[in-house]
Formats: sequence, C-alpha cells, structure tokens
Amino acid sequence: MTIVNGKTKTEQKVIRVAAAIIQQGDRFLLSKRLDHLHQGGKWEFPGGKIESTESVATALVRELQEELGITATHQSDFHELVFDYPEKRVQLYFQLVTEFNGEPEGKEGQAVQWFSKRELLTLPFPDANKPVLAMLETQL
Ligand SMILES: Nc1nc2c([nH]c(=O)n2[C@H]2C[C@H](O)[C@@H](COP(=O)(O)OP(=O)(O)OP(=O)(O)O)O2)c(=O)[nH]1
Ligand SMILES: [Mg+2]
Repeated sequence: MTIVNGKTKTEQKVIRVAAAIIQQGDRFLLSKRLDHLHQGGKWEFPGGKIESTESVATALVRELQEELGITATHQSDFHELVFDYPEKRVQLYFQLVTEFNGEPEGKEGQAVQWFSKRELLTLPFPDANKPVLAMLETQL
C-alpha cells in the first residue's frame, strides 16, 4: 500500500484538470510548465484545475483566458484519463480546441509555442500524457 502525506492512495482526492489540445491546421499550441511547478520544465497542453462548481468546458475557457489570453469558441471531448503520480492522482480531461479568439501569449511568464505534430512528438511531456499523445499521433 502506498502512503502519501499520511493517506493511502484511495483516500486521496482526485485533482480534476482540463487541458486543451489547440489545433490550427497541422500545428499545435503548447505551453512550457514553469520550473517550480509539479512536472515543471515539461511541455503541456495548456489548462489547469477544475473548480468544484465548474464544468470541464467552463474551466477550460477560464484557464485559457488566464494562461494564454485567448477565448476558446469551439471545443470537443477528445480523451479522459486518470493517472497516479507518486504524490497525487490526477484526472485529465483533454479537450480539442479548433477555434478561439485572440492572440495567444504566455500570461504567466511561460514559453508558448506552435509545433508541428512531428516536432511535438519529440518533446518531453508529463508522464500522464503518454496515451493521449499516441491518440494525437494517429487521429489528429
Ligand atoms: N495543464 C496540464 N496539466 C497537466 C498535463 N499533464 C499532466 O499530467 N498535468 C498535470 C500537472 C499538474 O499536476 C496538473 C495541472 O495543474 P496546474 O498546475 O496546471 O493547475 P492550474 O493551472 O490550475 O494552476 P494552479 O492554480 O494550481 O497554480 O495536471 C497537461 O498536458 N496539461
Ligand atoms: Mg495550468
């Protein structure tokens, strides 16, 4: 049995996260997680924690406004998964965003960059992202 902070895994709260696969033609927009954060220094699909009163879609719109200064105007469910990091359990809701308003920039000081699919597949991502990257490779 794994015990973290005095709690067994099953007693831990699941952290629900909305993350955006932002696609424009053959390009995908990624953010680099700041070094001091959990999974810092890795590239990510922009997004963050879903608050208790929010839907996935509402949380994603808010997070993209906060992190990139854009407003997502079209999103659809792409994949959902649960992953156990040694220190926490996350439930990730990956949404495909194909339309947005505004010009993306790193509002929290993070690097933000467009990548081709081929480039994206060579980058370091959090371990939880493995299955969704395989899906992106074959389906998008
Ligand atoms: N945004 C995002 N988070 C991911 C991905 N893969 C992955 O394992 N995560 C994990 C890392 C974090 O533990 C968690 C997201 O938390 P976060 O730090 O982005 O949350 P947040 O934006 O709400 O930030 P904060 O309010 O806690 O500062 O999900 C991903 O592709 N995108
Ligand atoms: Mg975030």
